[in-house]
Amino acid sequence: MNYISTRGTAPVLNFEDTMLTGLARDGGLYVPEEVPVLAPEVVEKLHWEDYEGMAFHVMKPFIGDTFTDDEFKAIIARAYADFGHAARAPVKQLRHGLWMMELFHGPTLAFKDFAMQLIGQMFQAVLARRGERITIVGATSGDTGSAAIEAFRGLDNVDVCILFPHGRVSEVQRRQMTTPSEANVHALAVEGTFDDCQRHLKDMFADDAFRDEVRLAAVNSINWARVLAQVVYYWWAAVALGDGKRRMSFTVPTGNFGDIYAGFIAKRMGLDIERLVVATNQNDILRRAIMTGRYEVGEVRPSISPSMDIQVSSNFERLLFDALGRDGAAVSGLMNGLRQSGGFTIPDAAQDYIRRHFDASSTSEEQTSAEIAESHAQFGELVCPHSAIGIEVARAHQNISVPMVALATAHPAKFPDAVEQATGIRPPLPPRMADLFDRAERVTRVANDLGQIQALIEERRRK
Ligand SMILES: Cc1ncc(COP(=O)(O)O)c(C=O)c1O
Ligand SMILES: N[C@@H](CCOP(=O)(O)O)C(=O)O
Repeated sequence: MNYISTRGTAPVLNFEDTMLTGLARDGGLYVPEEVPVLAPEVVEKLHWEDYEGMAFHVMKPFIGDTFTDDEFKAIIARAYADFGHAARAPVKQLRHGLWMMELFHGPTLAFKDFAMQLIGQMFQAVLARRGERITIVGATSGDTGSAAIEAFRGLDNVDVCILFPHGRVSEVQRRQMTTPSEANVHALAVEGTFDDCQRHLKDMFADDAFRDEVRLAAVNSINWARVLAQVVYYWWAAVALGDGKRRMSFTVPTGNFGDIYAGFIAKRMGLDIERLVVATNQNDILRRAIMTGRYEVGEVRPSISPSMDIQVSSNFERLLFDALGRDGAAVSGLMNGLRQSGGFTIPDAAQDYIRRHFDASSTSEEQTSAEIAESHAQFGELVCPHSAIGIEVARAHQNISVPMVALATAHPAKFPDAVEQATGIRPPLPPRMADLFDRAERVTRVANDLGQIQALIEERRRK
């Protein structure tokens, strides 16, 4: 399986190099040259598999000869061993026709663990084989950073530097990033927004000298391996509810568009998905882009769902590539427009392509809060604000003849203030992190300036 860049001019790579490279040298994102359709006899087998077995069958066509089957099975087993639920991603019915898939039973209590625990294991295997070391730089609005630190802490051949927007993540998220004491973990609080952090990260990849010197690696969803690992749970839900043969729809709380794009890949692999519904908070650039065709960056407005306080949504570029007939030059043109004028208009045919597969709605702060209360009152579920946005939008898009699955992307205890305000109940942290508030924090505050951030990374990483 080969991977190509969405901008069309970077080298074609195999899976292993795609994972190590992160962002393509031409600024684009890697995507598979073609998406493999899962053979009916493989789909038939999925029924009998646990989560790990399903992960093996779903991801195997994408990884080429990077790992033998036995190596890959062992990697998957290690990745999910520390999850706090035997089903890994339990699918619960909320009401007639509406289900919620809980993706927050991993070690850092958000869906990011599904991919991050896996790529942590894959990176370790590949780096050990090659005898190489890397510097991971990640941009986070809260969850990717903690998941990355958990997956890579303590490794000799990896430094992990996480940029998060100062004052714009929840206290639990911040402490998850600032309390690990391992010398290879570097939490950097940037005086800016998540979009600033993500822009600096992409600019570091565009700086070839820096990139090569520190051996820069990415664990955000710009890395294809992150998206791939997230494809698995769409199959998991579909097999749980209909043997992988029944048509269904998914509603996904969305920010950087990685999670829902993974659902789109599952669809292209043959999963019978009717609608993929983008659910956003008041930072609704994706809803506007999908409904009007105009992608226009605005001010980020802090919300009670801070992980989704995002304007520039990196994986949307992967969808645009497909929607534009896989024309890298056309994607480059739109991305240049974004850099220069903060927006672009999606050509009509591409808009039609996108609307054939995706719907989109946003919720206000008041609606999100009301849905947290309603989910508790009606279904007996305490949900985090991001998951509440998914459930609220799923209700609105439900077509009773097609099961709708809303993705619950984080544990309520990561956002206790919003949950308590809506329900009067403060969700406790699970026992394994009950002492989070007693641990000492270690964090460096840094100006919203690429040069200063790069200098800090150069200084801190172990040579
Ligand atoms: C809890 C939570 N929900 C939803 C999202 C949005 O996911 P994506 O960025 O893949 O669209 C994020 C961040 O990415 C998140 O941390
Ligand atoms: N919400 C995310 C933002 C980064 O998303 P990613 O999927 O590209 O890593 C976060 O929690 O950091």
